[in-house]
Order: sequence, then structure tokens, then C-alpha cells
Amino acid sequence: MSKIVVALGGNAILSKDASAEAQMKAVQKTAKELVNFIKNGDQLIITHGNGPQVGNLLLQQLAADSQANPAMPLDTCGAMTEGSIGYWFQNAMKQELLENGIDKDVISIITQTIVAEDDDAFDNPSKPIGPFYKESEVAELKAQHPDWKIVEDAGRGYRRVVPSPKPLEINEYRAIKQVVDAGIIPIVSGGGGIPVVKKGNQLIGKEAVIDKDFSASKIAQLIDADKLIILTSGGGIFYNYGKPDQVELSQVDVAELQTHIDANEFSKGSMMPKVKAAVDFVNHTGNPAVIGDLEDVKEIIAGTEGTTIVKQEVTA
Ligand SMILES: Nc1ncnc2c1ncn2[C@@H]1O[C@H](COP(=O)(O)OP(=O)(O)O)[C@@H](O)[C@H]1O
Ligand SMILES: NC(=O)OP(=O)(O)O
Repeated sequence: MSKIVVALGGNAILSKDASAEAQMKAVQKTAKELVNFIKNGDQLIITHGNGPQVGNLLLQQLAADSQANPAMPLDTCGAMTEGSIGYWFQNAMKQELLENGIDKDVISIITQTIVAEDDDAFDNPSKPIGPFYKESEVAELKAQHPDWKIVEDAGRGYRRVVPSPKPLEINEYRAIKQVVDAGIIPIVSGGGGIPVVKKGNQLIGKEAVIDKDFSASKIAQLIDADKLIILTSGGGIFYNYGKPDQVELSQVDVAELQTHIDANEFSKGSMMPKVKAAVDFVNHTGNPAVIGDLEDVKEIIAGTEGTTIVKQEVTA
């Protein structure tokens, strides 16, 4: 039995249709994949992103009436998406467990992630949220929302970016550990957790979105996970991604990967945080991390798909 933290990307939840019904359907499909870990005897800790959802929710806030029905700030929107996506996963996972004759409980935990008030990220928004826009739409969006920063997102279109401070501590990690020890499947740190700063006994929400891959790495370290698995679309880590000579890695050690990180070879808003989060987990625990396709869970369990990041590559 391995204790595995699984981090799920946006498309495990959202494809083109952003309705609750469509997202629940996508989550049900994801739950069918995740149940393979339980069938394999593994202890699962689930975490997920919220970039598309929290961006959409912020857009809905624009329709709010400033007095009777005020717009919610970004930290509260983060909490709202942690709740809604947690509900979808909790519901879908339980159904999938029952359909496989497994009597296990699933619970989502609203998680607060402590960040530094002086994190440089607050002055340098970098986390893409919400929908993708066409280049032709950008000028008008900037005119409508002078406070928005909009950037090109890994060749996929343009998106609004918000500050994304690094997680220092997961406030609820001791409770999460107890839930895991009790054999319950927790859904934690959704959307990276709600960014908060510590002021004495108070935790104060900050308007930012934490990268769920960094929070996943942090929680995996805090609960002594045997493995961190980051599931996305498209497969594992590619060198020369998108070029004719692109090559997918099956196994790589942290020293080699670090040279490619240092050379800035991975896309900032997509693969770079995953690679950095995986390297951080492996460096701190000595345990492996895997980046792979959500649809390849059985093969990832068998070790035949995805990229495994190890402390030191064993050569025959
Ligand atoms: N070097 C790379 N190797 C693999 N995928 C890459 C690479 N660079 C960019 N990508 C893209 O990054 C995507 C994963 O990032 P993203 O979509 O942000 O993840 P998430 O699933 O967490 O939302 C892949 O589907 C792929 O299109
Ligand atoms: N919070 C976060 O990292 O969300 P995505 O994975 O959806 O970008």
C-alpha cells in the first residue's frame, strides 16, 4: 500500500462546457480513473486545480450589485470553488467506490494555505485563470478592465493572470493527516488552498490563486506521502515540447531536470510549475513523483506510462 497524493489539472474538471452538469460529468469520468488507485490498495489524497472555475466566478462577480449583492473578493471566490469542486469530487468518488463494492468515506476539507505577505508574486501576477481569449479580444478587455494583466498562455490563447504566491504551510495539514490515517479519502488544498497570511492568531485572506501543483507537493511532504502524481492531459514531460523533435521522458532524475528548469525550457503557466513541484517533492522526501495523463492511470500504476522523477537514476 502506498500513500499517494494525486493532483488533478483543469481538464479533469472542465472541458468546453462550463456548466455545473458538464463539470460533474467530467469529474465522474475522472473518479472512474482514480478508483483504480483504491482497487490497487493505495491510500489516496486528492487535490485539484480551480484556475478556469475561479476565473469564471470572478467574471460572474462583475454582475454583482455593489451594495445589496456585493462582489466577493478573490480569496472568497477561491473558497467557493474549493467547496463546489470538492462537492463534485466527493459525490463522484463515493458513487464510484460503491459501484466497485468499496466501503470507504470521502471528505473534502476547505484548506487554507499560508503564504508570505511580501512574496514577490503579489507584484508580478503570473497565474492564468478563467477563459482563454483570442489575441483580437485583448485590447478591448484591457480597456474594460484596466487593472487586469493578460498574457499569452503556453500557445493556447490569452488569459488573465493573478498573483500566485508560494505555499509556505498548509494550515490544516495535521487534521488532513488524521483523516488519512483513519483510512478516509480526503480532497484537500483545492485550487492550491485559500491564500492567507498569518497575523498573530489571525489568518487573513489574500487576493491570489496558489498553484495547485506547488500546494500538492507541500501537502505530500507534510503527510509523508510515498508518491506525488500530477495528472494532466497529453502525457508526461516532453523535452522540446511542440517541436518536431519533441521527446517524452519515461524516467529522469532531479539533477538532470534541474538543468532544464534552469535553462527555462518549460512553459511558465503550464509544465514549469508541475516540474518544479515534482522536483521539490523528490528532493525533500527521496520518494518519486510522476507526471502523466489522466487517462493513463492504470498504466501509471503499472509504471508503463508517464514521466517518473527520481532522486537518482539507477543505471544498469
Ligand atoms: N514540456 C512540456 N511537456 C509536456 N506538456 C507540456 C510541456 N509544455 C507545455 N505543455 C502543455 O502543458 C499542459 C499541462 O499544463 P496545464 O494545462 O496548465 O495543466 P493542468 O492540467 O494542471 O491544467 C499539457 O497538456 C501540454 O499541452
Ligand atoms: N489553482 C490552480 O493551480 O488551478 P489550475 O490547476 O486549474 O490552473
